[in-house]
Amino acid sequence: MGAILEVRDIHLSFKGVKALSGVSFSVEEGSFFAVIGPNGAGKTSLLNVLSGVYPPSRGEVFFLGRPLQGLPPQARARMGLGRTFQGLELFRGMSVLDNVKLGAELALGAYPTLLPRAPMEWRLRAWAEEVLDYLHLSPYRHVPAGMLPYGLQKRVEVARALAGRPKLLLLDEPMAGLSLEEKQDLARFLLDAREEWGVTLLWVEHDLRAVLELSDQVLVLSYGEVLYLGDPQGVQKSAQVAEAYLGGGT
Ligand SMILES: Nc1ncnc2c1ncn2[C@@H]1O[C@H](COP(=O)(O)OP(=O)(O)OP(=O)(O)O)[C@@H](O)[C@H]1O
Repeated sequence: MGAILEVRDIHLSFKGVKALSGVSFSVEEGSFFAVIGPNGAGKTSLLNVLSGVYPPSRGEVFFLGRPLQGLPPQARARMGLGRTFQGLELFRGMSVLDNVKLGAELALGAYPTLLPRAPMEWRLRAWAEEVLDYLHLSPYRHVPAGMLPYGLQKRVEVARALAGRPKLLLLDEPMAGLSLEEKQDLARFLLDAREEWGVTLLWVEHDLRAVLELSDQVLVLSYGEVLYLGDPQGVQKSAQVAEAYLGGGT
């Protein structure tokens, strides 16, 4: 399989602060790709560049072989580039089902546009229900998302992103604040989604143990630069990573 994402020499600065500096890597289709690094290393900035929130000052990103330059987040989502956020971005007063259905609407590009409204609604709902069922969220479908415990809200956020039928899903610290059991559940759901729907996963995660266990490839950022790019085993062996990342107390 080829690369689904190619990132070439990305630079990004905020008023003189270099958030990203010469970052290049590619993500193989079907892989589980992790981005790690100490606080302020540029991980979220990288996700923001990939999803179209920030234009890079230099460099290029190719998704499915197509350049993404100038495309807003919504257009990227329609192409199959999905995302979850570090803080929860759910509509708290909306039911779990409606939140997930909203995610499914993002995939509308994949539906025939001439389809009358009612069958389209039905299809969207059926797909949202399927995703909820898949992530074991069906019992909560009518509960306002904001009323759920934090761990379940995180899962709803992943469900909403998956409902958009992403080919590549960017996840920003999906395990933050979860218990060990919730982390294990989420890991299983993510691996299943990859298997079942062919979703490639790129995640920013602080839980190093989970990263090393689950990921195929790891990119380590430090001060906006690539410190390491390779397999998870190499992360533990790299003295540079140990100093910058593990020694950094994160
Ligand atoms: N919108 C912004 N305005 C100004 N500076 C920013 C902005 N976003 C990020 N930065 C700066 O860019 C650098 C990288 O930040 P970023 O949030 O990408 O790091 P991170 O690796 O995601 O950190 P964390 O693990 O704490 O989430 C930091 O120095 C940060 O202060």
